[in-house]
Amino acid sequence: MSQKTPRNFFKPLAIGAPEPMRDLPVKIERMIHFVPPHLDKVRAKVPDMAPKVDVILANLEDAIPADAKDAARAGAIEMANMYDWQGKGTGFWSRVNPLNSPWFQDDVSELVLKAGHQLDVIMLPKVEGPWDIHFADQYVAQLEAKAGLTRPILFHAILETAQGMSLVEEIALASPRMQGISLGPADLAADRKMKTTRVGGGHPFYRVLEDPHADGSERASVQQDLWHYTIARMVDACRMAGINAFYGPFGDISDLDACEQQFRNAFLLGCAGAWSLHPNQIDIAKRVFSPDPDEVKFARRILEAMPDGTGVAMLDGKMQDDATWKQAKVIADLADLVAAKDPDLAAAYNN
Ligand SMILES: C[C@H](C(=O)SCCNC(=O)CCNC(=O)[C@H](O)C(C)(C)COP(=O)(O)OP(=O)(O)OC[C@H]1O[C@@H](n2cnc3c(N)ncnc32)[C@H](O)[C@@H]1OP(=O)(O)O)[C@@H](O)C(=O)O
Ligand SMILES: [Mg+2]
Repeated sequence: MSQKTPRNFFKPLAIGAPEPMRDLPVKIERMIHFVPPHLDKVRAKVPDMAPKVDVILANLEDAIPADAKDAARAGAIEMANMYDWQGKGTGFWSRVNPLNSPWFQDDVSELVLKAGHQLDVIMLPKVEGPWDIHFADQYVAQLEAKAGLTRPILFHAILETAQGMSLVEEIALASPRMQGISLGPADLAADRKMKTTRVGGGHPFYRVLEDPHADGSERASVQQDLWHYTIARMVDACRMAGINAFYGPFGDISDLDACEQQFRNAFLLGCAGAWSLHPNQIDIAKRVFSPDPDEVKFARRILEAMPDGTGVAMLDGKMQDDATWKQAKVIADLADLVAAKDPDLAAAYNN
């Protein structure tokens, strides 16, 4: 497989384009909140919502009707100017239409040329392989040069095709712009020919049955996680590339408990955040993707017990060593980031 040399990997792909980042900005992105930019009533909520979430995403793709794509794009550009995104620290992202769609070129060119100074991340849907990232990378570099941007716009890929799944490691490594990858459970289920119409979560048919009983009594069965392999492989690909993995949408808006469980599974498997499709999912993501106060306190005890991160210690009957020190560091560092943005959790972590 042809690879760029390490030195060329970080070269701008257009004369005048900003230098690609060698280190990603360290941010909390517990929820990526989707906004339909063409709906005036929802778009008007952005200035009020922005301080309460980690990321606002102007969605131009699925869920935006074909005859509203131009209005959504114009709404996204309006959203870029509705809040001081770079100054106040809430991420401003946009999900553009697929690279083979009639809307991709206008989405990307108008966003970069008219909103590039405020835009942090372009979310690329239905990514099939590293070639999609390479194409978008150079195209955006040309536009950044034309717009005179001084900070590169990052990419976030959605893992939602079978081919993309089989190449997820190469996608994660395809550009210095890569900031993260989200699972897209609906498109991926369709492409895999999974027999479910649900958007994330479990399915009552996906179970394991215990062995038959001698007395013929009913055999217990337990529902299993449809997404375990997919999320775990996505996490490995992302962490190998030094980027973050995210759980995507949970479509059953009315089932808050199942949404929380799906988010919690993703958090425990290493995901940094999830999409919130509706206001009632924002606090769930905030609660789940912020480390638990008791876990934070225990993690800080591990770090205190082994100041240089080596050796062995016993805490509450549990063996701690170099490896658990690293696990504790993940939780403690995340807690520091969350505490800087969330005074309630800062108090919970320090009382
Ligand atoms: C499948 C994967 C995807 O593509 S997921 C991403 C695409 N889908 C979306 O972006 C959906 C975004 N959400 C919505 O459009 C709406 O939430 C809804 C249509 C699901 C429900 O809207 P509605 O019926 O209006 O809900 P409520 O009446 O309960 O609304 C109460 C209140 O909240 C306001 N509202 C609704 N949604 C939002 C929002 N996203 N942000 C801010 N405010 C919102 C609504 O206007 C009401 O306000 P009011 O009280 O002032 O009237 C795919 O990629 C894959 O998996 O492959
Ligand atoms: Mg999708």
